[in-house]
Amino acid sequence: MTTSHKKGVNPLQALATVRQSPWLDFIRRSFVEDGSLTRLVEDGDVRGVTSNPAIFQKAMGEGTEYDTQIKSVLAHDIISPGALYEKLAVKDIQTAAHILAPLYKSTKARDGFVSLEVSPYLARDEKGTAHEAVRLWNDVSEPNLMIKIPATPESIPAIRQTIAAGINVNVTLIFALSAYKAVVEAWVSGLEELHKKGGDLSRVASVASFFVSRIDGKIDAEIDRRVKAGDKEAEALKALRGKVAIANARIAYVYWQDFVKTDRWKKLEAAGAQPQRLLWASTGTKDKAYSDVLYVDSLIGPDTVNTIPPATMDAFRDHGTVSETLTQDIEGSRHILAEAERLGLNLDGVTATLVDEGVTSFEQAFDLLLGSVAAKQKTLLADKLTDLKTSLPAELGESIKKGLADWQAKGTIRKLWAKDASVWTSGPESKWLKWLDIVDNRLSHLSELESFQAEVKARGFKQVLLLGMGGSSLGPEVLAETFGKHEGYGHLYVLDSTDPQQVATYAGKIDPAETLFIVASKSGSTLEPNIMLAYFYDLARKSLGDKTSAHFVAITDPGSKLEAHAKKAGFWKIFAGEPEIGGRYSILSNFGLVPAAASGIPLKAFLNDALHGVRASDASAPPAENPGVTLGTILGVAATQYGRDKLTIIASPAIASFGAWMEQLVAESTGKHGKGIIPVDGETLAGPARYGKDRLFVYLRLASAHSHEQDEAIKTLIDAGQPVLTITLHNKRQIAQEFFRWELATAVAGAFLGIDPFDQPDVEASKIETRKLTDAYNKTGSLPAEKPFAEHGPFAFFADAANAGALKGSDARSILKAHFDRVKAGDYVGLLAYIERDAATLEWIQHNRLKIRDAKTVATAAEFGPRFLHSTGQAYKGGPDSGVFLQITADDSHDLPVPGENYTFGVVKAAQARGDFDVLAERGRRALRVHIRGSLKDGLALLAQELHAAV
Ligand SMILES: O=C(CO)[C@@H](O)[C@H](O)[C@H](O)[C@H](O)COP(=O)(O)O
Ligand SMILES: O=C[C@H](O)COP(=O)(O)O
Repeated sequence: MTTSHKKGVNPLQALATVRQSPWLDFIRRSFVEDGSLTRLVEDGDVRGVTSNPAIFQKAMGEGTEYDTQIKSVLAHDIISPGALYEKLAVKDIQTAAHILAPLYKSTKARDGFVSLEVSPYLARDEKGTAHEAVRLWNDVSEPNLMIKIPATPESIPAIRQTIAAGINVNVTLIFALSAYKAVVEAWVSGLEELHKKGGDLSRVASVASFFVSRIDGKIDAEIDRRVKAGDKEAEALKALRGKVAIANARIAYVYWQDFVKTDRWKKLEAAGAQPQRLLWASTGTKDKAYSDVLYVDSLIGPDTVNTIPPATMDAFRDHGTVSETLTQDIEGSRHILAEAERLGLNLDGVTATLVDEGVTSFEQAFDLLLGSVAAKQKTLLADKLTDLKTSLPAELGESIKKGLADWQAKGTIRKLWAKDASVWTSGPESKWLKWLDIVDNRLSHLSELESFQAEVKARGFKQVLLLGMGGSSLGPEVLAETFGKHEGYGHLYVLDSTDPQQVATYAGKIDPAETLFIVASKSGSTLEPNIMLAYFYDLARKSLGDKTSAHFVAITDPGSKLEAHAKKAGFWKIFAGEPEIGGRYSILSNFGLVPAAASGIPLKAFLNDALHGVRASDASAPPAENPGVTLGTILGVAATQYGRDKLTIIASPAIASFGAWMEQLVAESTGKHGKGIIPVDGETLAGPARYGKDRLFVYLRLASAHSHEQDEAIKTLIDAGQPVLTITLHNKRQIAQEFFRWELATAVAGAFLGIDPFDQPDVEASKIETRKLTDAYNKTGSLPAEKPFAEHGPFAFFADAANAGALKGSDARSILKAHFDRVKAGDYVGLLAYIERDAATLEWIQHNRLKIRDAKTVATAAEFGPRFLHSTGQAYKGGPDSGVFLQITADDSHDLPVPGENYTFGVVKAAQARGDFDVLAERGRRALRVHIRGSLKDGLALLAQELHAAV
């Protein structure tokens, strides 16, 4: 590193005699902390410091110099890579500012500055730049700071505003005289505005960083190319080699000299303003054929700065020549520029390209820098973060890398966080992105949720029963099943069914007099929660009388029917949902947090875990280091480019319920317009022979309670070349991180699929069909008649004409066989059972799906209605036409009335099954319904037998 070692006045120090200030184009932690910078400043070699993203990238991108600070930040803050970088940079800048402060004072705010650049990502964003300049100025809070702003056309107004705000500005990336003139105008008009406001002009310093060597780099290359090609002007061209950049800079200086003579400037000067000095940047020699001090020696002149990289500084100190070169032979410089023009070297084009390249190269340096910070952060956070390991076939791995590189090059993750709908279809997506901010939002309102939690505890409820569907129930179900019961709080039950047996079972699990009921519905108009509310309110009233409402809490979006009802009925509490968050993205909003509070989950710890997920996937985390973007890219690329669209979810037993939540998120978000990813949850693992080429496996492994059997089975799949993603959670609470990772990943996958991941166009279709049927029931007292196309034993088979036509058979087995013979490679089979979901039926459906998988080597889904209608049902109807469905309905052994309605729970469920089937059929899906008459147990046993024989 550069040091001052010569006795007497060295060339750097001698620059003072020509009123040029040498600044150092370099910074890093060890250099500002070990006394190196202090010595250079005290010796008079260095009178200022500049930094840029490339410089910080070199400083922070390797080694351990910053580790102590990083560790101490991470011990207290949950922070994004971008914010962490900024803390590190700000500390270096402040340390340098302190070292330079005496010089700043002694030169009366003329020298002794240190520059910090606004994010290069904002180079084309006027408002963002102006805002960031003020933010950095306040963060660093040192008078001898200069904020660096690039001279792009978009940033010029921001430069004016920043100067007008009284902030020192280093305008960077200036290559052309025309751009420099615009910079001077922005600076002067900024000062004039400040003056008008009565601001102190004397304190506002500015430099205009004119880049030098890069111009020769480009022009010389063009000269060499033409000479090599035998250009007839070869000699004239060669004469310009290594000359154009210096000539360009000298002419800029002439413009400055003229400007400071104008009345406009004189007025400001009289009011105390200091001139904006030209600063020569990019002054390291790149072409070894030239002197290593070419761009210092040749640009020495009064009232200028040269920011010099360390090696060039050492060289200049050693053998630089101090003489006023800047003002020499101006005519010669004009001639060089005229020659360049005559020879068609297109200086204007070159300088315009250099601005774009300059912005891009700082962006790339920043990408690298943030990538290194993110990687370091991940290493130091260790077990505090969940971890993704991939085992992918080489070709898929390469395509994923390309996908990530594309997101990086286009800055798509920043657009996503900026809620820019062009990431998807430029449709209404921007209105559905509040889940990005909800964790911060909820943390800032934590006291409201914590006092609710304390009140729930104080009231001593023995049970909590949540009534809701899909996005309003699947997340709470994960919380209930993952975290279990907490001391001092009631057991959390989640009911999401219209099956009368299932409703009765849940009614039997609770004592209404000791239960807190949570009715969760974003829209507040969903059929199921409304009739469940009617039922349980009626039930509770029997023991609670006029105190019933005090046991009811609603979570619903403001202005919903449910809100009005809850207000009218005097519910204990009403918690608001966030209208700009769709149901399946709502787990980290009140829809998850209210049941979490009611069941005693420590809220701050849970939200802090989620915040780790949010920060790790922040806009500042480059795609390859960004957990959400990485996962989403894998999902998107595997599905769209490799047909691996069956996302097969394996989870450690203790966190197994996560799959059902994720299933809704992925299926409902991506499955539409004939495209999509089909999640496959809960399929017990088998050997590689059971899987086709349409699978992508994701293994959610809870390190503290993993299953050796699952580990082994996964290893076998990896060895067989199946793509496997292993996500390690170090403790259960980290599902909060995974909630966010999967939300972001799904949104990212949606971008790859080219769909809007926030709508659900086909869910409504079956709701409409269901409504028609329940309305008909209300009018006539029965559902419209329907006729099976075949009846065999306890089974009645129903289908639309097209499906029925394809399913001829003389008995149940042959009908089922005809149906499943339609399954081909790459398809999936869905068993859709509208029966009570209990241990026995879960076992039944699981057993049978595995039989089908093993017989047909296809993915399978095992679903219960109407629950899946609010989840995977969207993809089954709207996604790829690769599903083969067997809908199972049955006579209800008992039915339950719905208070206030003519219809019963059984009628609703039957209408839902029929509505769903009608839409599947209308979409041309391969679907068959089997209705079991009489004993469900016997019917299921027989159906299993026939199914096994049929497949
Ligand atoms: O502060 C500035 C300019 O204001 C400098 O740090 C400037 O960014 C650097 O001199 C240049 O980026 C270096 O360019 P180069 O030598 O890589 O072409
Ligand atoms: O996923 C959402 C379900 O369709 C339920 O909707 P909801 O919360 O408006 O009742």
